[in-house]
Amino acid sequence: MRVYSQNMRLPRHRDPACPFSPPAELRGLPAMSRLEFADGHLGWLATTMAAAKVVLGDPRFSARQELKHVPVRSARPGGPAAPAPPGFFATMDPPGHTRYRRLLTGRFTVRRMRELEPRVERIAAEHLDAMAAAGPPADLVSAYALPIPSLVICELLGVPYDDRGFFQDRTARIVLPDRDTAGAIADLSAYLGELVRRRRAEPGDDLISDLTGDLTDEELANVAMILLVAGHETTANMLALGTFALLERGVAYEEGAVEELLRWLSVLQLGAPSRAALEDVEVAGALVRKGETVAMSLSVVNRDPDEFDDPDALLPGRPEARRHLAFGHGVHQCLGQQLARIELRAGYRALFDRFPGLRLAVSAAEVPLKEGAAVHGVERLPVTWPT
Ligand code: HEM
Repeated sequence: MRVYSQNMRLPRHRDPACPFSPPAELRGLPAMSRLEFADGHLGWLATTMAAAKVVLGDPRFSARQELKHVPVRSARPGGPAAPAPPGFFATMDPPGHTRYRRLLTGRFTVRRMRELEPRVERIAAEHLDAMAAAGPPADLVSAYALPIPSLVICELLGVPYDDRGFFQDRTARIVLPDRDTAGAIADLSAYLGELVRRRRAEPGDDLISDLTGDLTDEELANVAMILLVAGHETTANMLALGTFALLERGVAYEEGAVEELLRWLSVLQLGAPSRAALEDVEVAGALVRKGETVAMSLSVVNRDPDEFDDPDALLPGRPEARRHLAFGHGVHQCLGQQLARIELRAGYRALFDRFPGLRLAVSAAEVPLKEGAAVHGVERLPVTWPT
């Protein structure tokens, strides 16, 4: 049994020389390395696909937030987290977690999500029309990448058309740095509570109305909030960062590119997902003691040379790309992955069809990256096209 003592302190998320790649100090580490967390806890970092799958797939590891230490200093200042409130299933373990997943899974099937595809295409087309009408240059983040997932979530949750402006403004504030994030979350939480009460009185053809028979108002508002937070920032960042990557590398978009972009970009930064050991567990030859937290860097895991040939190359259409863990693994594997795939496919396709000559309006080094955010991305993406 080996226990590594590669004490590392808050490693960088990405390589300063390449905004898409994990930092050099996280490459070539043992499958399980010791990692000092923000609160001094000596936990673990899983860096291979095999180790990550054990941690995410074994019920002896818990997703409960009150048991986990946080590796990144900015993520949660001091003190243990409170247990998840009713409905916050992403940080619950089975059987509580299972109950919510069962209720929601039917709403997120491939078939259901395909039904949303024409609506995603319509939303994308409307925003491209507006970009074309305004003329180049444009900021792809505010003009395209942020509004698409926000409006798609509106469709899913049944947010009335008249409220979209408010909803989009607050969801954008959650994503963009230097905005009043706490205020935006409080506004959205109050809004979702009210929406749930309205849907209970007047049901519509939407997810909230579907679940009023099974969940309390508080549970429903929290479920809606999770869907919003989990589904918006990730997809918006993938749309903008993926476009940046294709333009910067001079790689043409093709249908198979989505899985490879998910793998290559792995937008969740070091620390997510993470799990706490409920008992001693051996992972890839390392003994994780009860109470210790294992964090992972999906960015490193998805460049595992044992899984992917030439892992640092962006090769759209490579068949093994779909083995990536960008959506996690095990019981918490991303509930919205089919929706995300549809948004990304429709979003990139419509963008490159409309503007085949799309290019960066500034040099790649001038594109501002999100520093210290839990989800990697660009703050702005100035683009231009021939008119
Ligand atoms: C490219 C976009 C996305 C990425 C990279 C992504 C990634 C992930 C990952 C890695 C997890 C697992 C977390 C863990 O194991 O602790 C997860 C869970 C989750 N995702 Fe996504 N996600 C994306 C889009 C979406 C969308 C569009 C939705 C919904 C509208 C969504 C809803 C969720 C929910 C509800 C969970 C928690 C599932 C559970 O705990 O059972 N995600 N996502």
